[in-house]
Amino acid sequence: MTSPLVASDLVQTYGEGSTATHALAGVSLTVAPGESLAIMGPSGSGKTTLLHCLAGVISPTAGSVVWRGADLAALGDRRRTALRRTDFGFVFQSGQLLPELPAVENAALPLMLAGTSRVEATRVAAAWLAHLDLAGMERRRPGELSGGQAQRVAIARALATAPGVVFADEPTGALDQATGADVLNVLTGATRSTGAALVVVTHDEAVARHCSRMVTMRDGRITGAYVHHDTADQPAYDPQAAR
Ligand SMILES: Nc1ncnc2c1ncn2[C@@H]1O[C@H](COP(=O)(O)OP(=O)(O)OP(=O)(O)O)[C@@H](O)[C@H]1O
Repeated sequence: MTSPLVASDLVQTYGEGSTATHALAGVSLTVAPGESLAIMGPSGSGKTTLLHCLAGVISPTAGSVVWRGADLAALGDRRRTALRRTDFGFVFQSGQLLPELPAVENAALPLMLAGTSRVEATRVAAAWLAHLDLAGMERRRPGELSGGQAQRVAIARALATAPGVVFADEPTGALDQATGADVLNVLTGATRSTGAALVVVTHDEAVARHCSRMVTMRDGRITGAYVHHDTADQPAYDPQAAR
């Protein structure tokens, strides 16, 4: 990732009139190259909506998300879909792998959708699986993997296209604490090793502590921004003056 992802004044409104929900009520945020950003907040505060706007999954009612010089909303559906495949990776809570495909084919799928040959996509996917300690499990189907192993396959899949940003929505939400911590180490380590930025939506402060920065949300707005310090003599998070 060589340039930041810049969101300005994002507004997302669902519905109209008196029944409208203002899921985002003016959010501005920059995701810097190589950083890991946690988005925290209570249920319904707009975290997933923000993630979807940042990743071009939905186009905001107002405001812009600029990536590599392009406003995602102005790209049009086809170019935006193509860009999502090549530039962004996604990890969800669970259930994202295709149950009928072996692990290596699941991990290779985004590369093939982006136009890479099956042979090359399989080679890259197998290398990622090995890197994430899944060597020997390439032919297993998702139903034959533990929850933590399945999330590693999902991480391999997200990273196989060498994305600039990986988006993760509650990636450890379906795992026990120890497995979740392990998956998170894998996710932050893998993104750091490739230079990709990581944006994680989470309810879990332990997840946020793995990230270099955190923003908190309430009622569709950012209510706090914090940077993480690794040194033992400082609080885990310091309020950040500017976002
Ligand atoms: N497609 C939709 N149609 C209508 N309202 C929606 C839609 N998606 C989200 N909302 C509403 O927008 C608000 C923000 O939802 P969002 O899912 O972004 O919150 P969240 O912080 O991710 O919540 P959770 O932690 O429970 O997943 C909520 O009031 C939700 O009901």
